[in-house]
Amino acid sequence: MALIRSLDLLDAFELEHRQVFLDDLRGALIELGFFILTNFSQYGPSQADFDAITNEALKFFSSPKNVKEEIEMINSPHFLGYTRLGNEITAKQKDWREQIDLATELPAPDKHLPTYRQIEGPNLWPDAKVLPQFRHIVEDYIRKMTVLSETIRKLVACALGLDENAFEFLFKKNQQCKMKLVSYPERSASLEEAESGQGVGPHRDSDFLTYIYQATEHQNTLQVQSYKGDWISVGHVKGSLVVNAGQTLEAISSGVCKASIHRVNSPQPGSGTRISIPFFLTINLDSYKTTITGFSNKTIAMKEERDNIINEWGADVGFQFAPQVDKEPVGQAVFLNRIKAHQDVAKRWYPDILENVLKQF
Ligand SMILES: O=C(O)CCC(=O)C(=O)O
Ligand SMILES: [Fe+2]
Repeated sequence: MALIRSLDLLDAFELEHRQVFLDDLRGALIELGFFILTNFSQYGPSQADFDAITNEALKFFSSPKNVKEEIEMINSPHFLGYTRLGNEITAKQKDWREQIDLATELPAPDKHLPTYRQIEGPNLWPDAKVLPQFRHIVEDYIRKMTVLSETIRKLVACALGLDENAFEFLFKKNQQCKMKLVSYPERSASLEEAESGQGVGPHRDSDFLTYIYQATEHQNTLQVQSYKGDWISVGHVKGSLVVNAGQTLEAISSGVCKASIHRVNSPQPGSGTRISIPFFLTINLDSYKTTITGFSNKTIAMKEERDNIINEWGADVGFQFAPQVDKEPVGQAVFLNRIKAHQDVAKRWYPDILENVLKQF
């Protein structure tokens, strides 16, 4: 059974450990698309930052219903805001989680821009009288995670045998990054009808790289599917981040990196609510015809070896839109996946597009 590698970021900046770090990073990206990152506080959030954002998440989820419902995502054409339990659909089933989608604060895009640009825009912030620290702590977290993700994407380029700046043209100056605070209730002992045990169903992320902070200590909830088809539980390592590749990285690397399929099982009865905080690094949504070339021979050989294994791979994640950078801007697929996941929001703001999307799966 494949193991999830753990990478210590400090190794990347120590001469005698750097090559091993890069080899491990390449292995992790090509062989599984998932890894655990440790020792990064010098380059990103510290444990105090994680504690602060976790605390805001707990306060948000336990705040009165009306505080959450007045910022429901249905009020946002940018797919930002609160989603109540069971209101998101993955692999054709309801996800048993509630969450708030947040992003780098940006103005609403001009109406004349392509529709997919509407996934950028202003946040719906909870009432500051109820949660006075919330906005400040979220913005600070986004800032620190953005810096960390800039460091990591350069190391990813090096690991694949590219110049460290090979990906930089894909990112805008004020690049929108997204994040979520997510709460997964534990399963009740007598399984209720609404629960299928699906916290979030099997899916691939649409972005470049995702960084998940597992704020509670559940061990067997987040799972990744190996390219041989088995589900591997991602354990909880205190103070670590789980990093995974998304479909945008897969598209711009011509499949060298693959977006791994992952899911979250609802926590077992008695194990309490699971809180997680994923951060999504997206690229300029207008990126088009931007496939990267020049990977090292070692990288290509590993990709080919993996692709032979994938021939036996049989995961069913249902239909997902995948970016096709040679045919259309990357934002198009990212936008259509939002339409598919949040159909109530799509029905209000993009009814014609929703109708078309529903015909495709
Ligand atoms: O909650 C997690 O650990 C992962 C969530 C996830 O995969 C997602 O929201 O895309
Ligand atoms: Fe995901």
